[in-house]
Formats: sequence, C-alpha cells, structure tokens
Amino acid sequence: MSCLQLSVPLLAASRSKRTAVRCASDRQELFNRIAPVYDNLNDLLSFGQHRIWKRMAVSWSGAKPGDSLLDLCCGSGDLTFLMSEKAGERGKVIGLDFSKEQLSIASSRQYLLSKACYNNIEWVEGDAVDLPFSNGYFDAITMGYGLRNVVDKRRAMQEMFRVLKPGSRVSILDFNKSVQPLTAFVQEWMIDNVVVPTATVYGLAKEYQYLKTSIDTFLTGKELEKLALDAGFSYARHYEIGGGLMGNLVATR
Ligand SMILES: C/C(=C\Cc1cc(O)c2ccccc2c1O)CCC[C@H](C)CCC[C@H](C)CCCC(C)C
Ligand SMILES: C[S@@+](CC[C@H](N)C(=O)[O-])C[C@H]1O[C@@H](n2cnc3c(N)ncnc32)[C@H](O)[C@@H]1O
Repeated sequence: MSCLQLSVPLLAASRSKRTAVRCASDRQELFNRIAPVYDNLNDLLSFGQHRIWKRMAVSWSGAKPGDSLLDLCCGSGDLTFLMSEKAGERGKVIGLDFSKEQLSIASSRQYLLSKACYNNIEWVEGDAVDLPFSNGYFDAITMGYGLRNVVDKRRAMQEMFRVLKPGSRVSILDFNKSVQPLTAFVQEWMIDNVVVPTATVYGLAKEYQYLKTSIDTFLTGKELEKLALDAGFSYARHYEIGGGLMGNLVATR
C-alpha cells in the first residue's frame, strides 16, 4: 500500500524518517503528474467556485500594497497571482512549491497572463517544512489546498510562524473535514461519483481518489485552530465556506 492510501494512525505508527520522506516524494510525483490538467479540472469540478474560495483566502490574509508576501504550496499559482495583485508593483510575492511541473505551469501562466504587477512574483522550488527564508520576513502568507498534502503539518505550521512578521496573518484554505455527517456524506459522494469518474477519463483515478484519503486523515477546524495555537500563533479561527465543503483557517502571529 503506497503512503497515498495510508491513514494517519498507520502513517504515524510507521513514521520513520524514511517513511515520511517517501510519502512526501509520492505526493510530489502525484502533483507533477496532475499538473497539466489540474487547473482545468478544478474549474470543471467546482463549477469555477474554487476561484471565489481562493479570493476569500487572500482577503483574509490581510495582504496589502507594498507587502512582502508568500504563497506556500503555490502549485500553478492561482493564489500567487491574486497576492501579486494585492502587493502591487511596490510589493513582492514568492510562490513556493516542491513540484517542478506545477512551478513550470505557474511560470508559463505568468508569461501568458502578462499583467504588469506579475513582475513582482518570484517562483521558488522548496519544501514547506524547511523554508529558505529568514525569521519575520513576510507580511502575510497564503496556503491554498496545501496543508492537507504536507506530511509534517506541525513542522509546516511552525515554519509559517517563524517567517511571519509579528502581528501578521496566515490564511490556509483547504477542504473542510466536517463534523456534520450530512456535509461529510455529500463531500464523499461528490468525490466518489463525480470527481473520480471525471479524473478517470484523464487516467488520473488514483490521484483523485487520494483526495478522499487525504480529507479523511485531515484535521477538523477545531484541530487546525489548536495546531496554529500550539505553533505559537496568538489567534486562530477556522471558517467553514462553500456550504461546509471547504474551510479557511486564519491565524495571527
Ligand atoms: C481547488 C480544489 C481542489 C484542489 C486540489 C487539492 C488537492 O489536494 C488535490 C489532490 C489530488 C488531486 C487533485 C487535488 C486538487 O484538485 C477544490 C475544487 C476542485 C475539486 C477537485 C472539486 C471538489 C468537489 C467538491 C467536493 C464539491 C464541489 C461542489 C460544487 C461547488 C457545487
Ligand atoms: C492541491 S495543490 C494546491 C495548489 C495551489 N495552492 C492551489 O490552490 O491551486 C497542492 C500543492 O502543494 C504542493 N506541496 C505538497 N507538499 C509540499 C511540501 N512539503 N512543500 C512544498 N510544496 C508542497 C504540491 O506540489 C502541490 O503543488
């Protein structure tokens, strides 16, 4: 069984350093594989709603003109481009990801979209659990659909705390691991009966089946708030959006 199917208890029990590294590389390869169709499938499968959820995440980050901003697990750059528009030409945005293919798509989109402010973007290949930035460097951080995919979530939260300026915010958008049985049922039904069958057409059934496992083994809103407070954040609040299917954690350093 690949670690894309392992539950957290199994993963935690067998978590040698080697297992965690293999799991991270399995996920890195997964996002490299889906990179060519990732954006189109997100638009198709959420009827474009994911763009609204991403705008909400960026607004909650408090990003403003002239800021130094980080979009963590940037993928193809959706939130990076939104943060770039917030920072403006006086600001700067770093989009960090460990998938070469996702960063390649992001860089191509930057060229094709060719908005003046997008010159403030720098793409960095790196790991969310070992950020190549000094302490207290960023005015705001976004992380869209990334935390659920990071093996060592605690370490990633500690790194976000470290590189944020005091009083600044992180805004973390992801699927919501709902405690409401009906919401959880609808989310699972959509993935099983719409998302995976659609992904199967592109030969990516396994990759999108991982979505369900990763949500099942994710943290609830309350657990995410505790993760942030344990990392040192002074304030943390998780908001359910998209009818409870998605959630956004806002934490202040
Ligand atoms: C932007 C979205 C998901 C990004 C995403 C995150 C991951 O961790 C993945 C892992 C493996 C493969 C793909 C992804 C991935 O795409 C959210 C929207 C896209 C979703 C794929 C669609 C989810 C459908 C919802 C469960 C129901 C939507 C209801 C609709 C708004 C009426
Ligand atoms: C679902 S995509 C999200 C992309 C983008 N933020 C968005 O909202 O569409 C998750 C991204 O997280 C990246 N990722 C997962 N674990 C990571 C890690 N430990 N370090 C850096 N990037 C990571 C993957 O390569 C992938 O591009």
